Amino acid sequence: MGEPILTLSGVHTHIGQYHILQGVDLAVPRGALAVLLGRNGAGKTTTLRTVMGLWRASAGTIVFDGRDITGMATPDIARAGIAYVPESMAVFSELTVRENLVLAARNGLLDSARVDWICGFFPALRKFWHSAAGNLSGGQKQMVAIARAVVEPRQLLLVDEPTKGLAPAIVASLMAAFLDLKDTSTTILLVEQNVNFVRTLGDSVGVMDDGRVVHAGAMHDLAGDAALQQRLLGLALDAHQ
Ligand SMILES: Nc1ncnc2c1ncn2[C@@H]1O[C@H](COP(=O)(O)OP(=O)(O)OP(=O)(O)O)[C@@H](O)[C@H]1O
Repeated sequence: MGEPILTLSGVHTHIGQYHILQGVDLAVPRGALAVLLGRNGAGKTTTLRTVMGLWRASAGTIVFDGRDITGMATPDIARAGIAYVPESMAVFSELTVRENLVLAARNGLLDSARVDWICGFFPALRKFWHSAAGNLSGGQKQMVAIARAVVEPRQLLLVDEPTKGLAPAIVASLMAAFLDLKDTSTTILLVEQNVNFVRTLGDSVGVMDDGRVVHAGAMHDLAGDAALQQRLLGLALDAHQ
């Protein structure tokens, strides 16, 4: 795997009086699809939000593309080349798909070649281009949210549980889209609960527990080791097939 595009070293995050991240070490290889797994409450979302500057790291360093971004303001982190798709599928329901993308575009101008590229892996967006985003299915809204994040070129895309609540067929098309995105040399860090889905998709994996990364390595090593899965995740990947 390539050298890391993103490295977290000993990152601690406090939310109010709570000490949530307790020394997160994580390296995301450039050009990879990296997956962050872990039980509910392990700290996965907090990790993404800390990278994005939405929570301030209280200790440790975050280096992106050779640059220390620890403590930088969120808009500066976005400008440095990181996009974030939160779990909540942030779309404007009353606006059309096109208008949702226009709002996310620099200067409000859509680049037609970029739109063609996005619709290449999310054909549904073309179909509903002039429909209100609120009328789309959950999976299609998720596609709008991801499209908003990549409407401007970004080197790294952080995506929080994109498959939550989606039907298997929609999950499959989302996954295919992530592979297409990866082929365009966008690095992706994906928080996911659906281990069965990511076992064939992920290149690298980090497993979090209690605010730390307790395992990091190649996805195929974890996917091929039932005892390790059981120990780290408390369940077997095969049980989810
Ligand atoms: N705003 C907040 N105030 C207080 N505690 C919080 C806040 N946000 C998150 N936490 C706590 O931080 C811990 C980690 O939460 P986080 O959302 O990062 O976990 P997660 O691994 O993403 O979980 P899930 O898979 O359930 O989304 C949890 O114990 C959670 O209750």
